[in-house]
Amino acid sequence: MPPGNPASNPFISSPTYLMACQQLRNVARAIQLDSGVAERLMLPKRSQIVSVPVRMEDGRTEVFVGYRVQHSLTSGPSKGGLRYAKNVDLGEVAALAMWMSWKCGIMNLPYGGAKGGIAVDPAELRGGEKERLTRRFTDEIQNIIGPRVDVMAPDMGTDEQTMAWIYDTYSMKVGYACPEIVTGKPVELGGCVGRKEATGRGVVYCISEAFDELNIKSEGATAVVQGFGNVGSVTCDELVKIGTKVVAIGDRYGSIRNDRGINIARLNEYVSRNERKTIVGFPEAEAIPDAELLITPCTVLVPAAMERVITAENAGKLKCRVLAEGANGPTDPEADAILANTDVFVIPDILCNAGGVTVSYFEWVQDLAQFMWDEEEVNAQLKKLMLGAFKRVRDEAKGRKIGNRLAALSLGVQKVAREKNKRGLYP
Ligand SMILES: NC(=O)C1=CN([C@@H]2O[C@H](COP(=O)(O)OP(=O)(O)OC[C@H]3O[C@@H](n4cnc5c(N)ncnc54)[C@H](OP(=O)(O)O)[C@@H]3O)[C@@H](O)[C@H]2O)C=CC1
Ligand SMILES: O=C(O)CCC(=O)C(=O)O
Repeated sequence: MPPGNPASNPFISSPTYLMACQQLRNVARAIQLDSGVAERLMLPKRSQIVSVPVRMEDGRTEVFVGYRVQHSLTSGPSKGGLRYAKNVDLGEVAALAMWMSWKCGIMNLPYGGAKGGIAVDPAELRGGEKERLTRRFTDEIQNIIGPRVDVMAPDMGTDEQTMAWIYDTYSMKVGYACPEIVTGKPVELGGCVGRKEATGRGVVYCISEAFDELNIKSEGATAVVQGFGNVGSVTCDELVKIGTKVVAIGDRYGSIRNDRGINIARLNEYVSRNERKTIVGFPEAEAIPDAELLITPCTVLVPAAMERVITAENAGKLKCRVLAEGANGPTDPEADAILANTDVFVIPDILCNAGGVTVSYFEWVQDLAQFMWDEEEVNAQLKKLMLGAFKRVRDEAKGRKIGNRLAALSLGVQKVAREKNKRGLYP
């Protein structure tokens, strides 16, 4: 149970928040974390809920609910994405913010964790509605963001264009161009080359490391990917580059399979041309039921869509050798316990998908210094940091004879706790 009186904890109705708290409790026990520090880390530092009125294309005003949660400000400004999804709520955003803290901790980035969300289905927005929603949300949370306070980035349902609107809205308020207010912007506006691809690229660096350790050849290996948005589609592109066949993919409209390997270049073209931007109906693959996707036999399974899709119900049925978590929180603690008794090699989310925030950090540094790097340098630094983090997690796991998830969480939580202790408790 999270600390405090359940009746007064506004996050507690979210199963995703409860999952993040349960993970933290497990780690706290394993590393004998001071209980006062553990309690503090279970509750975010600051949360803001805002109403976001938007003039819709038909002339009505619709009011959306938006959230920004800053889990920790101990290690620097808080950092994390902004999500547009129909059912997003305060607790889910708080969990995602907590995971950002551990992720930045593992990567040694000078940030605390944050996340934002607006409860809206972006696919239902028309004309200028998404832009007006984004600009009004930026206005509403303006008092708690800033280049040295809290820096947003894309997550589910948002992209480079969304970040450009935030940049523009914030810059108009402060009266000068302030690219360092967001990362994941278009390159023309001070974005970093390679940021769009960074998360998927990082996922595949981790997969390659796991394959090396397990003596698996990437040529001849097969992959199943859930999600064909930013993370899923780039992961597919990068898997093809290392010779791995993607045999099944799913998005929210359905799932497809082709055991000879899905042609990703042609699938990208198909998706960009259809109105719903879906993989469904791709002529070179057969449709399969969604429930079959995650249990399709493969060398590596990459959930790259949403939380809590691997549960006690399906964990024992996975037929992969490596589980590479592109999404945040795809595996719940009950599933984790089941996987611990199998030979599935788990690359946990806070390590596996850390490439995005890592290149966001490069972008922020470049914007602050007003000095841009080239793509070669960005990719070389990304690879160096990802492989370094992968090795730290594996050394911790082997040294303590624990799973990769507990090892990764231990490193992330310990880094934040150490810094908290050093700064001391203000009376
Ligand atoms: N973007 C980034 O840099 C980072 C993202 N992440 C995490 O990666 C995950 C994906 O994010 P991102 O790729 O940016 O998001 P996108 O919005 O670009 O893509 C999300 C994908 O998930 C699919 N999806 C949505 N709902 C379902 C569902 N019910 N079943 C199956 N698929 C579904 C979407 O399908 P459709 O298009 O049909 O809606 C889409 O293909 C999230 O967990 C995010 O937090 C983690 C680190 C960094
Ligand atoms: O790039 C960033 O700042 C954060 C990306 C993100 O939201 C995540 O890693 O979950």
